[in-house]
Amino acid sequence: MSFRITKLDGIVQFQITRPEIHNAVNHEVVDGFALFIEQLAQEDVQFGVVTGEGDKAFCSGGDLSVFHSLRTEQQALEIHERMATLLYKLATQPVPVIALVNGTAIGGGAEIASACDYRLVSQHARAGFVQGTLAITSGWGGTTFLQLKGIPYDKLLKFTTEAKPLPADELKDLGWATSVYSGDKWAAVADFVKQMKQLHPSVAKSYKTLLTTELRKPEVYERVLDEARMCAKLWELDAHHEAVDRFLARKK
Ligand SMILES: C[C@@H](C(=O)O)C(=O)SCCNC(=O)CCNC(=O)[C@H](O)C(C)(C)COP(=O)(O)OP(=O)(O)OC[C@H]1O[C@@H](n2cnc3c(N)ncnc32)[C@H](O)[C@@H]1OP(=O)(O)O
Repeated sequence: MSFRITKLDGIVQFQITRPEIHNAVNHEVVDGFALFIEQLAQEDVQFGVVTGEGDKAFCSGGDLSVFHSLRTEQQALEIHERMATLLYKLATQPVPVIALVNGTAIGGGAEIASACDYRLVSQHARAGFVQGTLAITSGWGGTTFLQLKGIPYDKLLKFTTEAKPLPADELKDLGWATSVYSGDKWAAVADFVKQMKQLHPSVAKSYKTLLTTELRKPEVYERVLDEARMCAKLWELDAHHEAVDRFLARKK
């Protein structure tokens, strides 16, 4: 199984369990993500947490060995639209979700974290929209989420266009990391939610609903789909396939 969902004391945790491949997203992880979002709707759920197994990686984005079989714009669009729609649902449903960025978060992994409400980032983690190194853009809505969550325009343009993972302190300066932790990751979550957990769950859900009013507008979902389409267009080009070939060849 490529993921694990557990529920404990009002917190639903979604963990990608592919540490040997830096928790890259395959089709099973996508299905797991859909299940996780369904589970957030249970009455007694107060928070969600997304993380990756192990201490090296949060998620390294799409599994290039799997998704490399998608050659055309239309084939790529299917997976991008599915993930973009799931992340849009995650961002707009009422339960606050914490990205527990326990290690590297790049490509689609950084997009998943960007769709969450909070990003608790390990001191040793790096995160970035590295899609540009593969001659594509973000395709799961991540850039749209970050702009609508208030990352300044010029900083966001540089962050996405440079395609370079940043260390935790720079992620904090950018406004991407909510806070930076060291030590045990679950202790960091417990500490982060401590005050909020003492209140009735409807408080956090109501504030999130209020603060996502703009995000829930139909034109924002349309823009997220535009981001998926933009990536799918570039995906089809030789420059992308050649870059992925180089990455996969590097493995041997
Ligand atoms: C869909 C799209 C989107 O945003 O819309 C995307 O996500 S594009 C995907 C964007 N993601 C990427 O470009 C990530 C590519 N991965 C990397 O740059 C690197 O692997 C790092 C994640 C920085 C880790 O480097 P490090 O030197 O520590 O380890 P490593 O490269 O030996 O990785 C360990 C093993 O995991 C594999 N591996 C890591 N990330 C992978 C990925 N995303 N897809 C497929 N395989 C991957 C490596 O090939 C290697 O396999 P072996 O042990 O067999 O040699």
